[in-house]
Amino acid sequence: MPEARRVSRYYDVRRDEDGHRFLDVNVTGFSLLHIPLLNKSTGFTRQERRALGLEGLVPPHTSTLEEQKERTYLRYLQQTTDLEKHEYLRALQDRNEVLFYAIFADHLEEMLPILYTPTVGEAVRIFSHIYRYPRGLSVSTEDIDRVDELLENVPLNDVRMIVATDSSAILGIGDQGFGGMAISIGKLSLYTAAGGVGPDKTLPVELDVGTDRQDLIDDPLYLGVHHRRLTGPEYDEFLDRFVEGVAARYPKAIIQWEDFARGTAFRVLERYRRVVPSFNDDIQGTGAMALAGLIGASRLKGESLHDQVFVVVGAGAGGIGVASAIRQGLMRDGLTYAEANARIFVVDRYGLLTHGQPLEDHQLSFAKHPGDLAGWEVAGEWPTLHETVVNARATALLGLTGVPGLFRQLTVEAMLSNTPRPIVFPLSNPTSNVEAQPGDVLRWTAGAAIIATGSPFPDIEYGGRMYPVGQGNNAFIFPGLGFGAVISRAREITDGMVMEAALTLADETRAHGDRVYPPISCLREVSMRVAVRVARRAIDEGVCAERRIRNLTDDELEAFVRRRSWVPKYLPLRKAADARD
Ligand SMILES: O=C([O-])CC(=O)C(=O)O
Ligand SMILES: [Mg+2]
Repeated sequence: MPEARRVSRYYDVRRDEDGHRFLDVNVTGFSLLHIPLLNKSTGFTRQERRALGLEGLVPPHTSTLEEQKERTYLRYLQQTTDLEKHEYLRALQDRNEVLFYAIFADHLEEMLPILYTPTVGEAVRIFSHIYRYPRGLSVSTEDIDRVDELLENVPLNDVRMIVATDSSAILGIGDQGFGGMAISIGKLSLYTAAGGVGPDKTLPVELDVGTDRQDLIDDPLYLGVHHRRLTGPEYDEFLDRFVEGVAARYPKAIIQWEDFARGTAFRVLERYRRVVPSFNDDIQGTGAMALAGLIGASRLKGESLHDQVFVVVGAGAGGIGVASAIRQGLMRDGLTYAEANARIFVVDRYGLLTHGQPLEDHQLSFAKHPGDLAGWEVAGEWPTLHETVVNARATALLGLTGVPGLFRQLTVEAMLSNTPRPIVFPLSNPTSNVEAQPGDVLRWTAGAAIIATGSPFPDIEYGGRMYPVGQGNNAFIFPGLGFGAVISRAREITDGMVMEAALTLADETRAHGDRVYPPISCLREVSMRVAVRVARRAIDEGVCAERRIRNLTDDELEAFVRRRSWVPKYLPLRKAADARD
């Protein structure tokens, strides 16, 4: 029998004499029914029930996975609010992961807004009040000194993908303290549903360094540590300990840094991206997603990326990530660094980023010099958003501010003097934080605008025509980027790999006519293609540690990726020699 792959404290994945996989489990009876990665509930066969001590503990009828899906989905439909649906699905995930992913796969488009943005935003806000089951790893200021022991308590032995947040800037809704755990869980469920990373290879992490939200600290039901956030060297020390712990216990793991505030997001990424393979989803994932959409939108206009003039509003992780991705995209088109910069205008709280303002390091390369603005008509000290759009002759406007309603009619209308088809992407999440309602943007521009949002919006009817609103969410990037990195065991996630993800998404969009992003129903297929091309890029750039794929042809690589992608189906369970109840 081939060597077992010991993926969990509770089971090995083995192959039988015919080469079929089964799970060799060392836990039986009632305990087994409470391990969501193993529990089939009513789906255990007669033989399994007998061999594993489950008889009498589950109802007599053995359900097929199809029957279980039907029962569970009907009950799901009876939940009345989106939050109830979210809680229902999360509870299912914590009971029976195969069934959860089987249902999620069947209803991906319907359930994405429930498990992910926007509903996950609600779940984050009230996480301490709806908490039920343990999932993932909580590391706090109380126990960071013993992070190695904490990691040993995680029953998984071969974690490959980690999403870690310090919850300082969740979506567009700011500091959420311990509640950010819901984001790490939600993102990883997409890694499995869209990216094909097995659920037993994923670990959501909440880095609880405190919260600056007094209302949370004062709430006796709040589940995080009740003190203000660590800052400065203490914060860095906390993250160092965490990264060292992960590298020791899970040397093959990739870390996705998620929803770090602007003051730390860039520093954390640069500090660790060469220590452990890691990327920041809000900087790089959002950047790649936006670049792909802008390439698609330019094509719909019959133009190129370098024909556009970009105004990016918001200079945090998302805004600077998007501006950086646009600059890389323009340089790839042949523009020099200076030529690319001259087409990008980043606006933040003081107005257009300009030298003389209090600027953060990551903003500096986008700040304009007063000389750059010769001939501009500006009323105050620094150009406002509206003045920037008018004077720069913007053709593309992107929002990453978290400020609802920030794009005003006057400003969007003004873009029509610069281009017949303005590109308007109000990208902030969740839905309640969007910079403009897509229907308004379409009306203000008499149907001419090319629109995409971060959270899902229904198609809009305007002038007797239906307009799809593209969902420009980093969900089109991170599952494939991460899976490609996992497959190639990338030593580092390079800028080239992130760019490849963006270009793949742009290529995949081309098949969808007048859309700037593919429909969500294509998410899994798009993610597979992103993964294949990211893995290829890792090989080409010499960061691929997975020897088995280095010499594969493109077709062979694609077949390898598809074979390795996890699908929700029950594997037979057998009792291991050392099993205990
Ligand atoms: O989670 C999402 O929908 C996209 C994202 O990373 C964010 O908005 O922070
Ligand atoms: Mg995020």
